[in-house]
Amino acid sequence: MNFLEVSNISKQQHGAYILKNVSFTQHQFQKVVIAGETGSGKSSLMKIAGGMGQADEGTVMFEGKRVRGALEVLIPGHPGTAYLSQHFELRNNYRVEEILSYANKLTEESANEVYEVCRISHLLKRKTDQLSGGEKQRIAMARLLIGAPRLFLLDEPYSNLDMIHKSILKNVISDISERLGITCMLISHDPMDILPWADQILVMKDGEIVQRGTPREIYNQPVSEYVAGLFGKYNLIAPAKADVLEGLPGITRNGKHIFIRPEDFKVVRTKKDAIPGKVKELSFYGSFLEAEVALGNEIVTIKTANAGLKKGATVQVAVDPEAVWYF
Ligand SMILES: Nc1ncnc2c1ncn2[C@@H]1O[C@H](COP(=O)(O)OP(=O)(O)OP(=O)(O)O)[C@@H](O)[C@H]1O
Repeated sequence: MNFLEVSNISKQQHGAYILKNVSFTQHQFQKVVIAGETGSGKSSLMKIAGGMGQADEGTVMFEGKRVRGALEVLIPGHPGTAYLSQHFELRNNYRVEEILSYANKLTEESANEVYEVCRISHLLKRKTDQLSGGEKQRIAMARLLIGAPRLFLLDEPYSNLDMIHKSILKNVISDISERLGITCMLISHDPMDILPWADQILVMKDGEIVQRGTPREIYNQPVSEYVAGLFGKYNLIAPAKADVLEGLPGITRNGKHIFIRPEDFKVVRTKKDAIPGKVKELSFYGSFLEAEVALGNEIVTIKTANAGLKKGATVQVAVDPEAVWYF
């Protein structure tokens, strides 16, 4: 029995498919991310998985039982799951502890652990209109977690947070899995939030899952330019232009596009197994430089920590053959 099993889900709105025959499974404690461009169907899929939405076709099984859709029940949402919307609301003019006490299904000790995990123990006496956006979000999370879900669905939890609150929330989400033992699934656009956290990524486009895999598979072996672009910068050399890489070992000319991430090109000292390139542009990003380098008449992006790089200089460029991918 799978923890969560989503099978052949389809849904239409105004005659157009927003989800088309989507299937996936999630094991208990597996961290799953749904990624994809705006409007690709991420929220619709997540809501259906938690019983907060209604599919036209297909089934969702959670812990071996069918999850009923939002239109089949009085109060939408499967009791074993909790869905944190992007547009969560907290009632105004209540103390945080009052709001939490209504939802609590836990012992006092366990509830206190949830408040600690959510970094809100110091906010319990405050009124809900005396909180920052990030604090409100963590209280909304705590309110769902004290309902004792086994699966927590987080819809774009990192949007609209500054670096400091994002970093607090990352620790909170990590503790929700590790200290509270709750399985999490989240939606995010940002590769920096997705790649270090996920065990499994589902990439959506136009209502379908176009690729699924581990962060390494999705980042290094994307099936298309769309997937490549969602997870960071990349170089894509068309088959007709593959000549510009002549002289680099390990490049296969197989009629496919050659895909190389900027950090997989190396600026090296030796001419052995390298080709010359001219630095056209340099951008400083703090911990690294990004160079636009002309290899013949093709410009490639190279990410390097080499602080000695100068605009206009000719450099030797190598590539890690293991990192080259084709599609
Ligand atoms: N209630 C609705 N009525 C009509 N169309 C809807 C409804 N909900 C979603 N859609 C449409 O379904 C498609 C998928 O929407 P969804 O919110 O699932 O995408 P998303 O990938 O989560 O987008 P975003 O990243 O912008 O939140 C979009 O084209 C959206 O306009």
